[in-house]
Amino acid sequence: MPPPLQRIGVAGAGAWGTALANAAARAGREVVLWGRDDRAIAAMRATRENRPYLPGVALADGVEPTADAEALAACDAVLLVVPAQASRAAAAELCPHLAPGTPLVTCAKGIERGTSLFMTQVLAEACPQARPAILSGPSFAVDVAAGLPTAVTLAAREPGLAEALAAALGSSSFRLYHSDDVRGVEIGGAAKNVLAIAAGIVGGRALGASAAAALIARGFAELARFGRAFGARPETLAGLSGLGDLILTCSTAQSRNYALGLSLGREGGLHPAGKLAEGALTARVLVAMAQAQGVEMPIAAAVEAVLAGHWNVDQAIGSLLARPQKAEL
Ligand SMILES: NC(=O)C1=CN([C@@H]2O[C@H](COP(=O)(O)OP(=O)(O)OC[C@H]3O[C@@H](n4cnc5c(N)ncnc54)[C@H](O)[C@@H]3O)[C@@H](O)[C@H]2O)C=CC1
Ligand SMILES: O=C(CO)COP(=O)(O)O
Repeated sequence: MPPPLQRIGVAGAGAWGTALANAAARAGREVVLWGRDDRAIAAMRATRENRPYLPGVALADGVEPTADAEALAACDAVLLVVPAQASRAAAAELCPHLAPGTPLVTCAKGIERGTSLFMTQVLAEACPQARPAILSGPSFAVDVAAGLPTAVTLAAREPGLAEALAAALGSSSFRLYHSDDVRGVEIGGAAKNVLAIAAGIVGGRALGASAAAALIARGFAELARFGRAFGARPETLAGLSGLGDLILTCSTAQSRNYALGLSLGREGGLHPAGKLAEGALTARVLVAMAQAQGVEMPIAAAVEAVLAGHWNVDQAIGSLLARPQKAEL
């Protein structure tokens, strides 16, 4: 039996990083929660709460907030929990502090703009001496931080690594299913955010529960087509990190992506400032990659056209409803 991964680093002290730190501590691990903002970390140490990101949720015992990246050197595995577009910079900055061969788990959901790379590909470039993995699935930070039951997927190509990470981080309230289909897991998380914006628009325009269900099903057809074209396994796309997360994020304004769509649908207005909506940052690169592979993604393309200001919401809805009727599969 390999020695357990006992000391876990969490790099990124926003909502999801804080929630994952709590989950790892509940699983019995010692946890270092690294954030780049000294003052925010000092406040967290004093109050045992991450007030700006997760107000009202106590940091679990065993979580040690720090602004010193050197504290990650002694960690057996590190979760990288920053936005997708910041992942390269953060991985490159932290890499010199990690012991060679440290498992580095991206927890971001997106595709890098400019390079069209998936998240583990970004890690491989930015920190080649780490062992890449990904954690993704239907899980709001506030639920995980509070210890409500959740289930997500942890994937790594290296044999045994995903199991070891799942064993270290999992508990009765935070269940981790392991997988070797890294590509499938990273595609599900990236694509569902774009589709959730469309679901929010449907809600904001009050198009009805039937339209909302159709949007999820047809959105899943797009996600699955894209996934197949880029080497994902269909079973992964239909699992927690694909369909599971799509259902969650398309169902409630708790999702920041859905909330963005809701506001676009209601007011035809623009992005509510301040909150991270990864789908808005991934839409263009996702659609460009789909077009380059000849993959049809009309819902994602409509979201992209609205965000880019090429269409208003009514034009986007009109274009989808005017598409010729065709075979479902
Ligand atoms: N909030 C949630 O419920 C969930 C979020 N995620 C994903 O996790 C990722 C992070 O999201 P959140 O934590 O919610 O965002 P957030 O906006 O709450 O926090 C982001 C954190 O990253 C830090 N950060 C940004 N750039 C950085 C850099 N270059 N170096 C170091 N730190 C940096 C920020 O200071 C902030 O503390 C996103 O890709 C999101 O899709 C995944 C599952 C659930
Ligand atoms: O990824 C998430 C839930 O699984 C969080 O969704 P939002 O980023 O849309 O809030």
